Amino acid sequence: MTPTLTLSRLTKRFGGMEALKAVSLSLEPGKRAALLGHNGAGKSTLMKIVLGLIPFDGGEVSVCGAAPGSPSARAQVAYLPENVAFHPALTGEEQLRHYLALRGESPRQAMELLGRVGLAHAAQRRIGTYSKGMRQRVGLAQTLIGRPRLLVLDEPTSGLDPVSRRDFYDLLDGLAAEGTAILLSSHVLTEVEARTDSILILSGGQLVAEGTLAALRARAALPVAFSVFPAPGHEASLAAAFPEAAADADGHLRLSCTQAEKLPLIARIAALGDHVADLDVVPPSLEDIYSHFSRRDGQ
Ligand SMILES: Nc1ncnc2c1ncn2[C@@H]1O[C@H](COP(=O)(O)OP(=O)(O)OP(=O)(O)O)[C@@H](O)[C@H]1O
Repeated sequence: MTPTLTLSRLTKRFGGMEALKAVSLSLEPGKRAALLGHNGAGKSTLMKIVLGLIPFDGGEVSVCGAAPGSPSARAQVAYLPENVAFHPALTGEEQLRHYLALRGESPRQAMELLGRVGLAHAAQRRIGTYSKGMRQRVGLAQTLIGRPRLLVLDEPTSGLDPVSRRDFYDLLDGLAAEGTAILLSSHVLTEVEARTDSILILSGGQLVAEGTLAALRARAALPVAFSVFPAPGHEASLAAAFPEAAADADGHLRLSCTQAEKLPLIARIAALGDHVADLDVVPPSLEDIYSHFSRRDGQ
């Protein structure tokens, strides 16, 4: 499949500072990639280059088969900034009609677009009365004008409550299922973990990790944590069986091991039979994996 977005050894300098250092990545149609990184890691710079807003110094960028910023690329890419600002006195429908007219599209599509993002019921209300989640939906409706093949979303769920976040990702899932490629930045690692296909970690302008969460987890080889819950009356025998474990205030035993030691440890626990009431195996979280990769550059 031809990727929707390809960066090949992309380099960007601001004066003497290298904001992006030979970054290579590709994003296929229908895939959702999360761009993670500390403040100043280069996420916005990368997005601005993809959108054709700023030039780059080295490497190659292909956006839907065209140069970034070219008329062909611009027609196929849409952008949602972190803080979307709309005219508070306009209704949702009026705002969408305005954007459609600016893009040379029929304003009659406004209601269909608002319907797609679940805002048909509020189309006649002034945007000034919308919640933050509703305004983000107006922003998403605006990005859908012209059926873009690539969506670039800068922290699209920042400031949204958990339910609005989930709803927003549901909308993105639907767009991805139709073949739209989605590149989004986020600082909320839990939602990224569950709702994207691949993770890109930028650190100091370098792409230090790229892949599915499972692949990054395997590469990071971080310890796996275990919580073992003794059956009533077997607390002492369990503690004796696992002298390396730490017991918490509730008498649960905490253990950790490498990925390779996981199955032998589970076998040791299972051998204790009904002395064990329950067992939780907690793999490293995305936060652990993110810290592992982004710290490698000393950030
Ligand atoms: N126009 C500019 N002139 C000079 N330096 C810049 C410019 N734009 C960005 N930088 C620098 O490039 C580096 C990357 O910045 P960028 O805004 O891409 O980071 P980011 O990952 O988006 O950070 P944040 O999460 O804070 O938005 C930073 O060191 C920043 O100071």
